[in-house]
Amino acid sequence: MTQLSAAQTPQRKPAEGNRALYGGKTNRRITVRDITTAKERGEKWPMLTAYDAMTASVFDESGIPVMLVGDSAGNCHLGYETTVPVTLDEMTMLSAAVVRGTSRALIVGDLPFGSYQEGPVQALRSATRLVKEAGVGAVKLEGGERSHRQIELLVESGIPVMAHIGLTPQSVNSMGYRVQGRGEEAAQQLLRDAKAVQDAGAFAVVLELVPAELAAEVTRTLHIPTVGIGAGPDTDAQVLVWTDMLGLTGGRMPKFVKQYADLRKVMGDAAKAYAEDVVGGTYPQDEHSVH
Ligand SMILES: Nc1nc(=O)c2c([nH]1)NC[C@@H]1CN(c3ccc(C(=O)N[C@@H](CCC(=O)O)C(=O)O)cc3)CN21
Ligand SMILES: CC(C)C(=O)C(=O)O
Ligand SMILES: [Mg+2]
Repeated sequence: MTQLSAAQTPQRKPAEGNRALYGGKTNRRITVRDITTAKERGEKWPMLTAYDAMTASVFDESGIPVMLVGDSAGNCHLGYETTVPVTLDEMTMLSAAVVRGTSRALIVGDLPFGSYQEGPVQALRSATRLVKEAGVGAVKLEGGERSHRQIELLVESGIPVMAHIGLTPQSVNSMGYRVQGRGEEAAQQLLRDAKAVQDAGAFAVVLELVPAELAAEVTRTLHIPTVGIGAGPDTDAQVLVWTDMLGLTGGRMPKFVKQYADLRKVMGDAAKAYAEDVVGGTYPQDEHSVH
């Protein structure tokens, strides 16, 4: 890993009044340009996944500036084991719902496995569907150096691209769900991947499950914003899967998840209370009835 140079580290402490994305007053939809200028201002920002219009509208009203229609919909919304089986048709339908449910957030649509690996032309055809049929403002795809030609053609064609390096879950069958970038050689590869996606024209890059020190170095090295998930506190932005952070997913959570609510318990308790009322004959009451 190249030497960390604290002297060159820009101060990235967002002050009050330096909150154009979260807490900003704009009623128009946030653009890719708003995102890139946030790094220049040293403003950190939150991203959440969303898979449906209702949930997306809650986050939009809460001021979440960027939403990712992640292919994590595969395991978090559609009942698959992994993200691998998710189709472009499914991503198009879910992305369209999230766009309809929001008015302010920038919506990023995840390109699913198999929709861009054949090459730049397939990537453009797939991304065009998400832009034209769903109305997303940007797309995301996995891979660093290996995806740079795809990123170049999309950007040339006017489609903003968020890249995604480190752990790339669509490659689970070859790489597993392991921390990436550990050790000198792997760290150098991650830095090459980060520079490759920036050079190809990506407006931002997700860093998934990489050591915090390496993510900090990538963040200092790039001029585009880094979006961390399991990448420590020093990335320009953070992303979490919404069902994880609200405690709905169930099962064992990755170490990087912070649970901000226990929706699984809230919803389960409510369902049981309703069932008890129906079985016990205490719902509906007269106030719920028409005469
Ligand atoms: N519910 C959910 N949350 C996610 O964050 C997520 C998905 N699904 N699906 C797509 C990818 C897959 N992701 C994953 C999947 C597994 C681990 C995991 O098992 N992590 C271990 C670390 C393993 C190691 O130390 O090498 C952990 O405990 O964090 C992490 C991210 C992140 N994404
Ligand atoms: C975890 C994020 C970055 C993602 O790609 C997804 O939710 O699909
Ligand atoms: Mg994804």
